[in-house]
Amino acid sequence: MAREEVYHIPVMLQECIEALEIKPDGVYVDVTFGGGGHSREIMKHLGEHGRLIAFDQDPDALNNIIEDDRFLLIHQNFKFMKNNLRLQGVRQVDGILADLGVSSHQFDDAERGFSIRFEADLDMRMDQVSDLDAKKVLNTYTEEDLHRIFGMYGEVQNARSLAKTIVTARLTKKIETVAGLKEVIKRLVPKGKEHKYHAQVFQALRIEVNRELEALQEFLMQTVSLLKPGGRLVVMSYHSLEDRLVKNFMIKGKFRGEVEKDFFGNEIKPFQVVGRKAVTAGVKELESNNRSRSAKLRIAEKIEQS
Ligand SMILES: C[S@@+](CC[C@H](N)C(=O)[O-])C[C@H]1O[C@@H](n2cnc3c(N)ncnc32)[C@H](O)[C@@H]1O
Repeated sequence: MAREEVYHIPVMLQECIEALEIKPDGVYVDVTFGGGGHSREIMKHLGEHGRLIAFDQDPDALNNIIEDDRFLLIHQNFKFMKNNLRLQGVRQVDGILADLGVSSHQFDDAERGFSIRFEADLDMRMDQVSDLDAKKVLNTYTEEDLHRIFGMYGEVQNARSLAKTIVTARLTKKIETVAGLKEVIKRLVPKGKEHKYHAQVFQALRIEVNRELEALQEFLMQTVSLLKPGGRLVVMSYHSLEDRLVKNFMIKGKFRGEVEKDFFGNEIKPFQVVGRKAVTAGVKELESNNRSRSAKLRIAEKIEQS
């Protein structure tokens, strides 16, 4: 099997491609390259003059590069998308795809510390040169910050007690490994819901370590000026916090509050939402790919005047 086939099975591949409405000569951006499953399919729809520029902040994704003159992979956080495209002489594009979160490869690589299944160092960085990892969060953040992170990013029920337990435990011993963290928090885990609880705690840490919600907001804001009128924004998210940001942004052009109106009361918004609600995976895909279960795909089209 080719490396990219085991690296990550692309979720809702056909749905994403249809949503992009690819023009053979268009310029497209895939900001979450990963194993390149979506990128490879986009390339199949491009003609001689089409272009695809992809981003990934994980150096490991560079091993999956597509050898093609029409393709470029940039090793950067997608929050720097606009400046990097400008450096490549690209000011406007026909479509942007984001498939958020981590790849199966990142989850399955025990040493990266993303998964509760393996004993490993608590790392969780997608970008391995960043100086913030999960150990640093657990051992240096204040009790208030830990409480906020577990409550907001993990929706952990007993976030306050969890934060207190961690801060108390680290006075005697640093929390450095997956097993170490599980041991410290074991009294707080609801019986019969161990997996869910651990998954929520890990999700919260991962979001904080990678500053995922900040990066998503910065990225979304850049899509407004980058997309040509009629250009498509296609975003797939895997948890409600991300999906809420994407949904609000596509409907209102902002993350909170009401849609802006002009002097005459006309709504000023950059996008027209495509489809009544988020697209989810079909029965067949749900059966064959576990990761597709929580995926929500949202599509918007850039409106002419903005
Ligand atoms: C769900 S995977 C994408 C899988 C890809 N669509 C495929 O078919 O293989 C998400 C990828 O996006 C990358 N990523 C996540 N957040 C990022 C960010 N802020 N900037 C750049 N890359 C990011 C991760 O490193 C990971 O490789």
